[in-house]
Amino acid sequence: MSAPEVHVEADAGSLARAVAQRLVDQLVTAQAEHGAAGVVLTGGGIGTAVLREVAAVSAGRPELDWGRVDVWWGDERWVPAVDDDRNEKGAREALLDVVGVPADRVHAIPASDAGYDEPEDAADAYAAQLRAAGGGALPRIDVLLLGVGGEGHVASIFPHSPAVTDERPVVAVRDCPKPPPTRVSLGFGAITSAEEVWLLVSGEAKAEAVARALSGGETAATLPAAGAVGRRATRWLLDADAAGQL
Ligand SMILES: O=C(O)[C@H](O)[C@@H](O)[C@H](O)[C@H](O)COP(=O)(O)O
Repeated sequence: MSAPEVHVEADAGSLARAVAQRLVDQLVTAQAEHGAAGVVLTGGGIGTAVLREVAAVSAGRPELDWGRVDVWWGDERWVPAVDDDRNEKGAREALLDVVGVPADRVHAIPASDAGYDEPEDAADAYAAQLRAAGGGALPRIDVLLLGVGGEGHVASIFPHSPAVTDERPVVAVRDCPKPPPTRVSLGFGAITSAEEVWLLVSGEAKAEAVARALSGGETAATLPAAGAVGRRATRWLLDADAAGQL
């Protein structure tokens, strides 16, 4: 487990650009060291803004081979594939279809119309997909991106919800306070297996959650963002408003 590092940019735009540069660098390094790179994407405003910037940055970085990047998701909304609420849809429009990530490298969490009756079945299927990619264990994830909610949720793990103690790598989540209410999410076992966890946070509404998460006084159950740590690095990438109570 790694101690958190904090990096602050002036505003949301410069944060998205800085994260995009850093992510492209990291994926290039991972490909040089391991042949392929693995990244977990997040939904949410700043997460999607980062993906748009990654598309722009990567246009000038031909050494990043998108044919050797495995793309996973930290969470997904249990809605049909064409629904605008799908994190996959936003990521495809912002980045994946722009840079042309091959279909067999894009590992989307199943949509509600993908053939699974319940989100629990989709969660089990996604866990099986992860294990297959990792040869029985979880695959190597170089960078796992997370947004943070004002009450401290990450992915679709909300404070005091059953997901905070669920040891399965992927869980179904019901009755989420943030709509839509039904989701599929990585659990902490999968999140903390990543080499690096990057928490992307923008805006004053998140400042208290950021300060509490970094205070050392919270647990994953009370403030899930406090439990989101990477093996090698945990980076809090903030704009000035989100860092306002540090
Ligand atoms: O799909 C989702 O809803 C998320 O993955 C969620 O965890 C999100 O990242 C945060 O709620 C932050 O979202 P914002 O940046 O839009 O506030």
